[in-house]
Amino acid sequence: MARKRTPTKDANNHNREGKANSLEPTTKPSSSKDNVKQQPKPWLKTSHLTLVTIFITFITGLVCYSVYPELTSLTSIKRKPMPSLRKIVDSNQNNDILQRDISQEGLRNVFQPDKVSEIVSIFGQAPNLYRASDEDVAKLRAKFLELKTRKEEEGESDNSSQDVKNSNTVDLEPKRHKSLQSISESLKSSQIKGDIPEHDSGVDKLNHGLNRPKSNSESVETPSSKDSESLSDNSLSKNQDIDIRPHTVDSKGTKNMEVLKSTSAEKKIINSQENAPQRKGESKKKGPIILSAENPHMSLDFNDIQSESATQKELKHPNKEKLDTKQIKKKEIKSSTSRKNSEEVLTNQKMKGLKLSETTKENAEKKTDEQRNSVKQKQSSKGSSKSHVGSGPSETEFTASFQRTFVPKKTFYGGRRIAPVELLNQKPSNSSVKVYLFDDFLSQQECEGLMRVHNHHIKANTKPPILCFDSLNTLRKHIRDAGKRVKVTSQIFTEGTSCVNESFSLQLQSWLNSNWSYSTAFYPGESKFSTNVAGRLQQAMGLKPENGGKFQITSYPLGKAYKTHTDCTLGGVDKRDRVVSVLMYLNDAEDGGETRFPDLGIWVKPRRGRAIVWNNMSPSGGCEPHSRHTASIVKKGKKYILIRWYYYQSFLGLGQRPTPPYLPERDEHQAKVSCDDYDNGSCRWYDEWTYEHLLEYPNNKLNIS
Ligand SMILES: O=C(O)CCC(=O)C(=O)O
Ligand SMILES: [Fe+2]
Repeated sequence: MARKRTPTKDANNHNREGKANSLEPTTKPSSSKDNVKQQPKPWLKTSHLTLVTIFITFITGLVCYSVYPELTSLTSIKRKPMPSLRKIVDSNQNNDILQRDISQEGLRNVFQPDKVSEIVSIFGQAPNLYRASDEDVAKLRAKFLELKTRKEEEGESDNSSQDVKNSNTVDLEPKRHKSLQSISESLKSSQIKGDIPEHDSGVDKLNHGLNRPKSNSESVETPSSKDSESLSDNSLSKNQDIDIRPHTVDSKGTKNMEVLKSTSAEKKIINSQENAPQRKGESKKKGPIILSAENPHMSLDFNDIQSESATQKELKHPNKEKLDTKQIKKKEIKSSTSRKNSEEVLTNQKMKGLKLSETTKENAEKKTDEQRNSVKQKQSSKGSSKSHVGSGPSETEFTASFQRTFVPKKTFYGGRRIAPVELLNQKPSNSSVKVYLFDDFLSQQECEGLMRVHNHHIKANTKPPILCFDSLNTLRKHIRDAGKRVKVTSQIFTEGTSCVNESFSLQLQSWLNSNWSYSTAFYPGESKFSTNVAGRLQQAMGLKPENGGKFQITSYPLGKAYKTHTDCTLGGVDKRDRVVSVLMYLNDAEDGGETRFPDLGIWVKPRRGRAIVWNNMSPSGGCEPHSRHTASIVKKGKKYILIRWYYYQSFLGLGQRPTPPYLPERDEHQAKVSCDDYDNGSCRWYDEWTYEHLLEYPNNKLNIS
């Protein structure tokens, strides 16, 4: 290194050494005096200089290549379509934290915990797959082959070979770690109680009917040719990221197990889009990667949010002077469009009919769908489009088309490079869901500010919340589990709602010990933060700011979770569907709290500032069942997240949902607690925000019509 920094001196040193060696090949060193006197032969000097120059060029080349591997176009290797462990980005090498985080945590994110230990047991140490050398890859491959061969020799009849330790078999399916047994069990129970049942006919049908994305849809939108900063390259070249595909190993051998190499994972990420349909009119671009040096990390002013949040009233009703409280309340009752709320709340008819056997959220969603469809039918039979508040395109006008909703790009902010990491499916499936991970997407200051604001909002809701249930059964289960022997009938619900009255809500609050997660929301344009983050997401993923909805902060106290669900509505196509979800972790949950995609075998650990982004839609524009995910139980500490959903079109143009939930009148400082399927994630407290709040927000800084 010293040589590199001071080439002149090094050259001199070389000359000196070279001369001493060539002239005096004995052990006796020549004195410096001798050296000064002795003149090097000119041919010797030239050759040494040439050598040094070659050396420096080589080193410079190496450095350049490792920093910007995409600049060097090496041998193309034909890409195989089947993805595997992960594709990962060559992120900022100078950032130790990012590197450490990616190599250690990222590994755990991608593999199930015991998969990591399996690999550790193969390598004898935690392999840094992020920067694994050819040798490491070869080692993994060789070991894998060895184990596989051994297994075959020992006879595959031994079913107990499931036990990795006993059989030394590399289990290709992700498994759960022992230490996470309790999570696993709880999740199992959530699977039974609250999850989409594995054999749920609707889901099943969709699962089986779901094929790999097809390419021929006329309605498919082609990526904009303007999208020049998107990374696109079909070639994979020598410097490697790893793509080992054990699940492609056939029963006879391992010839299908591939180790792919790439100049950078970003390329791979884009390459992975080759797995997506080749869209009509879409030309596969090849070309230079344009790195944007722009710094979107504008100064963030949390005082902005804080000062707003200091007066909850103002924050909740920014246009307060124009609306008197009663008006607002009325509107709230009629038009709250908090999606989860609306999906979880049954209508009056449902409550009265007490056809409560379908207790899953998905079923509730299906019901909501049915209602929606019947509304649609009514609308179309009348031949008119329903005019919702904020009237967007009418229901009948909407045709979902697969949109290139996100394009991962390199981003710079705060002088750092944030690179997307694609987390690959660990389970063979025909899922079209792609999950991308960004570390340090939010700064510490942002995370802390958001948590502060969130806590402040909760405290500002001085009145006890109103409790609502998706079914009478759910309410009964809660009462039973609280150890109370109280009989309740449907009469307990406030007329026309699925919520209980104020005094019983208070009673329940103490029985349930306020055992719920908390969600508060704010809307785009209401703080510098929302504008900044919307811009950052646009830059990082190409997400249109105007298509993003509210920003929802959720905190999970110890022991809380959120059941397996999809963010979109299964079984239909709706313009209000959440096309893309962006989940940002505001803190490190000390233990537990992982976001789990059961169909993909992907777990993501909460880490402060980390963001994950995934699509919920299949290429046909419908809700992709494989996008279902779970917030695992928080086993230690507390978990805070910020979530934002992106829609097909401008959020403001969507209009309110056709079937708004029926909610009782509530005070301004009164949140709603919504309990559905009985589970650890059964109840969630919502700081009530409505669609009107957004529309009435006077200075819509995003200026969306
Ligand atoms: O907390 C998580 O990990 C997931 C949350 C989530 O999926 C949601 O709020 O929709
Ligand atoms: Fe979700």
